Amino acid sequence: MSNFRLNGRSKGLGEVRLGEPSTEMGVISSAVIGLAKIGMLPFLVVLTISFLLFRYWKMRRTIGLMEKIPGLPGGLPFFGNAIELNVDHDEVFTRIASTRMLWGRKNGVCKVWFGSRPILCISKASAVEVILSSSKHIDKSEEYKYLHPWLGRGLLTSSGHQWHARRRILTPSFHFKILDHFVQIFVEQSLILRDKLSSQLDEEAFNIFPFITRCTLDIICETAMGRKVNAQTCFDSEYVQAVYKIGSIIQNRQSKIWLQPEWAFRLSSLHREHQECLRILHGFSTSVIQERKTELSNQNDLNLKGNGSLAFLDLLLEASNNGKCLTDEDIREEVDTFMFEGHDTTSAALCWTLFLLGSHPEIQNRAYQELRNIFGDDDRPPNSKDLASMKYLTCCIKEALRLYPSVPIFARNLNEDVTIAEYTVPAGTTALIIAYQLHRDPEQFPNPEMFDPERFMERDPTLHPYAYIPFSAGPRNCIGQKFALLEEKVVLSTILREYKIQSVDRREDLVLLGELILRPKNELKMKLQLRSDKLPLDHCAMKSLPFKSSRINKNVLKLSKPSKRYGL
Ligand code: HEM
Repeated sequence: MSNFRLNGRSKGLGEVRLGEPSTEMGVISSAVIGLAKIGMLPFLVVLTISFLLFRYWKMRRTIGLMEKIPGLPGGLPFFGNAIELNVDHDEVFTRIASTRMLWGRKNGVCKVWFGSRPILCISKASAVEVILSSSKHIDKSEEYKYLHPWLGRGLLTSSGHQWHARRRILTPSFHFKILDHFVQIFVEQSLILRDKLSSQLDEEAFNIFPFITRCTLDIICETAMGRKVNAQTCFDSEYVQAVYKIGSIIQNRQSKIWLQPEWAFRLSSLHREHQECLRILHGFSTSVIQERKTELSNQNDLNLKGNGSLAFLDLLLEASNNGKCLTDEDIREEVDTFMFEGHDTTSAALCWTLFLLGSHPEIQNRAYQELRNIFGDDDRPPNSKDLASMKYLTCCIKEALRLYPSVPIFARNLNEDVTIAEYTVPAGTTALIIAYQLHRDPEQFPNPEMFDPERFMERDPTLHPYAYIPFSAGPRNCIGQKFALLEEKVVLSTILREYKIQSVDRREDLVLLGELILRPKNELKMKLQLRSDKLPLDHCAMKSLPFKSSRINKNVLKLSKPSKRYGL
């Protein structure tokens, strides 16, 4: 998942209060004053200048090669484009995307200097292919290191041989036969969500994001660890709060230059909160692993079909071969990685799909018609066959991921020189793949801003294989993509079968934040109506019908207790 953030004058993320920058700056300035008093300052100045000149001398080849690539002008020695990119938190993403659009149009690449680090922004399928198809450029960039304290060297953050070994062990856990076992969990949690959403029927408009995020968090906890955290019903779970908080701290660290050096971070008040989150998160996953190990040692083997308690954790324990292939700590890292990578991404994807469906009633209606044709008047939950039949809904999900990829930017560290178009990009450069921009290439997607699920109905032989990459591509693509698509279909179909949704905000009015995931700066407001007037079964499934409005029927609401209707 993208962890790339550029330095900006961020205003923080709301929930987590930052340690005042003045605290850290105060410590630094008292140290400098102390040194000045004992006459060390001139010495330090000479030392710093010598160090910078030495660095410049070492980088002369890189600078020479990068000079040939078009890019953001105005860079200063050692500061790079820090001044041009030092914009407000909510403008950083737009600034990067527009930089890419303004420079290097022909080949779809342009350069930016991030301090003394060269960055190559890429948004052309042919250039993306060079990086993502290669088995050499699989190492993640600097920005991922802030995830290490929580995720260790799990699949997302590891590199080289360790990544290869882990990927080989983990791939079978995402086999479609295994994923089928998770559908029941998706259904149960979707029904809780449907119930929770019913409280919003009378509301003028409400923010859909927190509802969906709590649902995806419940789903990932149960599928990854086999434990319920009840985020949807019990908001103050210590574990859930810690997941939110640590994500926020990591984002703050990535976006604030003074929090990036380890020593400075340790001096800030955020560090204490960060350590407290780690204590809770690691404590929880470690105890779940120990409990599960004890349970399993009392059974002879894993019972995949038996009691419904199957989780990724069980599969990892089996793959661990009693600690020979994976230690307990390795397992914890992977479980934590799934927790991190598996809920925010899916939540954003679901919210954006709902938003687009709510803005295009005719497309929503067509998706609903498809569901009517699959389920008729039957209120049964979806099974694997039903999910496979949701062709049009799948196209809606794919098209939403094109316009709003949950991971809008991801980054690789180039371990060796690479040739892109007519340029030699030097080793040590960060390749920044801007999926958000790539997905808007008019040569690949005519009329790119239009929400048109039809694009994905037929396989387009002219589409470049690297033109559409919401799950990344090549050897380091998303291991959870099938899981995510199944989950999305269950959640969306449950909502659409019950409610007619309407988006309140206009697309052009939304301010996008390209943080760890792509989200709107403000709320994503929606209105719901109960589908009390179910449309007649239409055998011409794919025919558009006009969007009909319906009155809210409160009596139907009373009868629609999900647990009874679905026998749960
Ligand atoms: C719509 C939902 C999702 C989207 C859009 C998405 C997207 C991505 C992307 C773009 C990457 C590459 C990130 C990078 O190179 O930095 C990635 C990697 C990864 N994703 Fe997902 N993801 C989603 C859901 C999930 C889920 C549900 C899981 C787990 C259950 C998951 C697990 C992972 C892991 C472990 C990696 C690292 C793979 C590796 O490096 O080998 N993802 N995802």
